[in-house]
Amino acid sequence: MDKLLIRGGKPLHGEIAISGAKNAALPEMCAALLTADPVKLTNVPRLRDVSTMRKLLANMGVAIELHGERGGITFEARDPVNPEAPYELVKTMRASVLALGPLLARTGRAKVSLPGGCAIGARPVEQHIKGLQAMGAIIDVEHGYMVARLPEGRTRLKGARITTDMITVTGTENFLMAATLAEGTTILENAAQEPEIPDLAEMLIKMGAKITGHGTSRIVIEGVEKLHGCEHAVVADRIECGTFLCAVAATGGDVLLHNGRGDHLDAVIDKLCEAGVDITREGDGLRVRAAGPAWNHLKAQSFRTTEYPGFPTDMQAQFMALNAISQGSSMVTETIFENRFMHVSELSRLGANIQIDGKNAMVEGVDKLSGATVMATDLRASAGLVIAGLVAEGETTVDRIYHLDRGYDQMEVKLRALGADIERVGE
Ligand SMILES: CC(=O)N[C@H]1[C@@H](OP(=O)(O)OP(=O)(O)OC[C@H]2O[C@@H](n3ccc(=O)[nH]c3=O)[C@H](O)[C@@H]2O)O[C@H](CO)[C@@H](O)[C@@H]1O
Ligand SMILES: C=C(OP(=O)(O)O)C(=O)O
Repeated sequence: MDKLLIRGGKPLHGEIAISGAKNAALPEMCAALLTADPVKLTNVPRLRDVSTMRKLLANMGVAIELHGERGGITFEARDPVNPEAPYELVKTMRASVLALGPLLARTGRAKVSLPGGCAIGARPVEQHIKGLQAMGAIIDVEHGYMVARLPEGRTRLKGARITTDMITVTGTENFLMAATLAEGTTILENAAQEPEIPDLAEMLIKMGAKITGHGTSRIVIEGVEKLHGCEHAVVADRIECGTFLCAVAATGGDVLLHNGRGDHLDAVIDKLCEAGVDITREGDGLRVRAAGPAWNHLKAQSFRTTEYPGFPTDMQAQFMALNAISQGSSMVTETIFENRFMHVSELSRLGANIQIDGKNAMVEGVDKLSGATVMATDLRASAGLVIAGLVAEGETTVDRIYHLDRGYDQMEVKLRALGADIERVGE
């Protein structure tokens, strides 16, 4: 199992490129199931989740060709598509549930393993099931699988008005993809507005789908009989960008993040600027400057995670690591996932002063962390621990970085290019 060894205390300087977004690439790979034509994605990040999704699609019979240039991958889902997502693959990546909508729309059948919970929460998928049932699917949960089909005599899902009980990102994506090939109009109320959703919608429109309202809470989809192939560049990863902004804020330095989309990160950038970090648009990205380690000059910021355009839950751990070494106290409130404070006990092992009370974490800034061995528990917790390790005195070992590899494209290579003393070691 790989680990990261970090010798903290180095400021970050230079420039790197932000990769394509995991949370856009995964649904967009599934969208290739909606047509028998070739679909080419570019700017696909090199991630473990992308490899898992490739395996999942290959298992369905999708032909996949890697181009090597600019993260290009072509998918060709020729008939017959095997509409099954087995537990062995789904258990390592919850986003496998994104195959459910496209499989049903394309083949009228799907057998997708229930994803189950993960370290950050129970993460049920009953809204996905409820919405697809409203579109005419018959879905039974049997032996840990969602087994879905269309009623006798029907060949297409039917348009429906779907209002989910809560805002769900992958739920919205499942309905959006399913509705493109449904008969009639689908209206998604209470739709998620995360930038990965309009990016997926733009791709589907290139494939011939009729969609309006994407990027708002009401999306309208006019179903069409057939979709065709397209080429689409995956939008830049706002969470990777935010993670590097926090890393530079923590260590101090001056870094240009090519492809960084400040317009997708307003809530995080506002907090960083209030803390005292200097962030400006430059060329095709963002420049971030911070004068020395956070404890010298940054003011801790309270925040509350909410759906987009609010503060993203996927940035909570990284910003908490920054608060832990900024001046003053702050309160971090997690409203999306019920168990997303697993990094707190590990940050405490490095010397952070954080108390949890239900959904709130009270952070008292300290002016020093000291390196230790810590264990990554989930993807963004790992990123928070890396940020803490970059400023901690001495050596920090971050164990179980397979979590990090799920969602960061060569993070340690990019950090090393910026001057960090970080290396990957295997066992
Ligand atoms: C691959 C992907 O894009 N993952 C993102 C997606 O996850 P994901 O789409 O799984 O997260 P959701 O937006 O669905 O979850 C939001 C909340 O709704 C709950 N819920 C959701 C669906 C459902 O049927 N029932 C239910 O109770 C969840 O448990 C959670 O508490 O959005 C999350 C919230 O921004 C991000 O942290 C993840 O990075
Ligand atoms: C929680 C996350 O992802 P996933 O939904 O793929 O688990 C994340 O990206 O932080």
